[in-house]
Amino acid sequence: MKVLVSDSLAEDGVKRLQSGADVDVITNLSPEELIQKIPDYDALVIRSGTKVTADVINAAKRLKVIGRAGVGIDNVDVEAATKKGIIVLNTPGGNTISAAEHTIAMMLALARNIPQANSALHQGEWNRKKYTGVEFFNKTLGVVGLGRVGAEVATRMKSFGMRILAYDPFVTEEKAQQMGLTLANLETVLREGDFITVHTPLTNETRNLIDDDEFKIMKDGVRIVNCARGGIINEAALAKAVAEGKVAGAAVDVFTKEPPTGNPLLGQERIITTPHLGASTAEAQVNVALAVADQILAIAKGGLPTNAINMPAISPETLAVMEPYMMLAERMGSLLGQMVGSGFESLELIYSGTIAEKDTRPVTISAIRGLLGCLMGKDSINFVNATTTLKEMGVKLLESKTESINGYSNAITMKLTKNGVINMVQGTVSGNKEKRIVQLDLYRTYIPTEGDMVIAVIDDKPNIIGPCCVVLGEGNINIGSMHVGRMDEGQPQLMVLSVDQMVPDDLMKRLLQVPGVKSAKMVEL
Ligand SMILES: NC(=O)c1ccc[n+]([C@@H]2O[C@H](COP(=O)([O-])OP(=O)(O)OC[C@H]3O[C@@H](n4cnc5c(N)ncnc54)[C@H](O)[C@@H]3O)[C@@H](O)[C@H]2O)c1
Ligand SMILES: O=C(O)[C@H](O)COP(=O)(O)O
Repeated sequence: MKVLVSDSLAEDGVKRLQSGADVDVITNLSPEELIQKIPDYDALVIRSGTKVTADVINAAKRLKVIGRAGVGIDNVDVEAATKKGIIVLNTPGGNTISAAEHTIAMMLALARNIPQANSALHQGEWNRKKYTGVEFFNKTLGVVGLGRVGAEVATRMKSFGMRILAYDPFVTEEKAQQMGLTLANLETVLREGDFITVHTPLTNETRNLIDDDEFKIMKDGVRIVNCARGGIINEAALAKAVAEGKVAGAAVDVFTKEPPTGNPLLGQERIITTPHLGASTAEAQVNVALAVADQILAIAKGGLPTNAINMPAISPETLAVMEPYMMLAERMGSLLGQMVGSGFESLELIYSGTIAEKDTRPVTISAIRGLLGCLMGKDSINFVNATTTLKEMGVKLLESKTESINGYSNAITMKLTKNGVINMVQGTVSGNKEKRIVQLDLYRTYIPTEGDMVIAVIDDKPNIIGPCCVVLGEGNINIGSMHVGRMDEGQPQLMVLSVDQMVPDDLMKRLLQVPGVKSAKMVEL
């Protein structure tokens, strides 16, 4: 695997990567330079400095993974990466403590005017009155976003004797209680906070979460901290609120454009700033660098990352249990795809028996991968883009689980609807992990889950199977196994012939001309 590291990464991480990959560290690339270089690489390792735009992603030829040494992936066009089947992963947790400590450092600096006083004193000014600060004790801290960093800030700030009010629509009352924190709605947090700190990701929902209207409902003299992402608090609105004295001061580590140029937050004495230093500690940098390197090396060895953004997180334990079902589902999807062809409108998966109790997400993705891979090329559909591609094709995906088992301890049933006609396949995994396809449409059957085969529907009459075998024999095609079954006497039969090699088109045409052969398809699983 060839890896490009395009932002500064701790040496330990670079060394770890070098233990299993060919690594180039080239920082400060311009967008054009990155576009020029990216076709040569299988993996790209970044921090917040590199913008991985759709143009970069589309210029990539063999890129399999974008690894973010850190948390925020707002500098990556994840949608474009997903469409191309590129894994985007990050390393949450590695820099949480550093980000929380930096937030608290900024809050202390803000409360006690430390940067301003320091700089004045260096310039010879001894002014104790001007830099009088405020205490945390008995004040209210409003925390917006109670995830990893928000929670660490909140719990630490309790020790200063602060009352904590937190807003996070995705955190349960129970979790807040466990942390000894009070949840409130955004308006209450903004109205009652003496200090307000934001810790959400930057999303379309959180962009400008705090704007002119939100400043209006805050207390006069409130202090604001943003060590999360530039843009969660509207920069112009914050600069104005500070200039007008509504906000007593602000501490900002992150900006909408970095490095910030012409930013309204720069140049006001009561706004203290740092150049995105939240994660810049020796410890955090080693943590995130090793975490990103390990995930990339796992992918290089054919494994799965632990923190992919655009595919379901599957533990190695789950993967070991689900692997036979995933393989079965992929083959079933491929079988249906080859039998039915493109143009289907919906795919339904029904999980029955013991598999219904398990996490079936990887199985569903495998089924889609098999279905689309046989039609669009196996290389173009992978674990990352399978579901998105199906959705983009306008195919409806339905999944359900049932306890009913119909003779098997577990079963996967796939139904593909094309022009209103439902085509169905069912498979099961036995106790010794043997995978079997046991039903195709209305026929109970036995279809091997790998190899080449001819699947034909024939009349329930004598002297059809023999001539079919003669046709194959004349083409020097060896039959490895045969399964014939019918629904009822006199009803058409399903004939599955495993063959040692692909049957050429001319021979398939001759098979279709055998009297009594209603359909015949060459399938490769
Ligand atoms: N300055 C730095 O160097 C630095 C370092 C680490 C993290 N960060 C940033 O800090 C932020 C938090 O990181 P984290 O690791 O705690 O992430 P996280 O995913 O653990 O936490 C984010 C929290 O925000 C909540 N949230 C999402 N949308 C929300 C909304 N509309 N309103 C309120 N809450 C909402 C989520 O429920 C979640 O609990 C991110 O933006 C991250 O990029 C910055
Ligand atoms: O999202 C993050 O992890 C932080 O903002 C740190 O960013 P950095 O790796 O560029 O310092």
